[in-house]
Amino acid sequence: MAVVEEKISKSPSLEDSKKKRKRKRNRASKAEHPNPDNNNGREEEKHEEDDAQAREVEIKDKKNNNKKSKKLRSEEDDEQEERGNNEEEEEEQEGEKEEIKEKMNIGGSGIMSTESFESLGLSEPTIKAIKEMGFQFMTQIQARAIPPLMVGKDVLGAARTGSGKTLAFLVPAVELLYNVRFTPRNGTGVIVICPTRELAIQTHAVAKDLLKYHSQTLGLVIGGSARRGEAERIVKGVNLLVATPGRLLDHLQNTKGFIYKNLKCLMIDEADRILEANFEEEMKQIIKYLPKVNLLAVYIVILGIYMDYVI
Ligand SMILES: Nc1ncnc2c1ncn2[C@@H]1O[C@H](COP(=O)(O)OP(=O)(O)OP(=O)(O)O)[C@@H](O)[C@H]1O
Repeated sequence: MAVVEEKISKSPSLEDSKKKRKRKRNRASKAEHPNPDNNNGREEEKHEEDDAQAREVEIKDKKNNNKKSKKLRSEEDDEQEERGNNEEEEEEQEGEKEEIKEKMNIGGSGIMSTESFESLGLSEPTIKAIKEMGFQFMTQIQARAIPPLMVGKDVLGAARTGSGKTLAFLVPAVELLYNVRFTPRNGTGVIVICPTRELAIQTHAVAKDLLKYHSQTLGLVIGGSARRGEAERIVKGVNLLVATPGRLLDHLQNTKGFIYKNLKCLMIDEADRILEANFEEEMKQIIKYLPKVNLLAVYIVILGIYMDYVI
């Protein structure tokens, strides 16, 4: 750009000095070889006219060149601004890419996998709900646990807290209910047991989102909430039941009309905490009540472990 500016500012003065030198040479030669019928006065006038014209041209040229250089400078400023904006956008995009890469740091401390939910061949209502939840790629525990559960294999999953275990068992659970066309009349097809009320409430909320476009029914039974209301819902037919151990056992023992003979799948979330919380006896009794399920998913939480795994 400096070159362009230089060319523009130098070109008029080069031409002017040429013109001036030519005029000087003419004057000198005329002085040396005076014309016999020379009219000195007219020549001088002409030179003065020429000079005035040259000055006018010079001013015009300067103005034009100023305009040109201003235009060029503003075009250049625009280009620079555009380049600056593009650079900012590129930097932003790079930052976003880095963030995704960081999150997807497989084998490192990242929890994401490169497998998408789309690749699982899930039902339309499930995939629609997952998209609405804003998820595209699975976490590592999801990528490892969902495919075997979908083909009916039992799974023991171990993962850190916050690694996406909830969907790792809810997605296969919902798909199972959908594929066997569970209706309220069939009673309960999947039970998810959680060690605490809070965890059960959270799990129920995720299940609600996941079942948004399905016709299958959902229920929650937890210690401390109205037992009678829960029993009424159970009797109406809850296909996917989220429960804490004590209250579940209570309903198994006391709620008439609780259909659990069609149970297909039992999910135990944070099994290690269930045992820690002295639910061992309740769990033994629950297992006695329930029919032998085709599918069992047990999840345990391992703190401080760097790799999530499924056995
Ligand atoms: N595939 C995914 N992509 C992005 N975020 C996800 C994905 N799956 C789950 N999450 C989000 O990650 C967070 C943790 O998920 P979740 O609660 O299932 O983990 P968790 O292992 O059960 O944790 P906790 O032990 O605390 O219950 C949630 O906010 C959830 O919405």
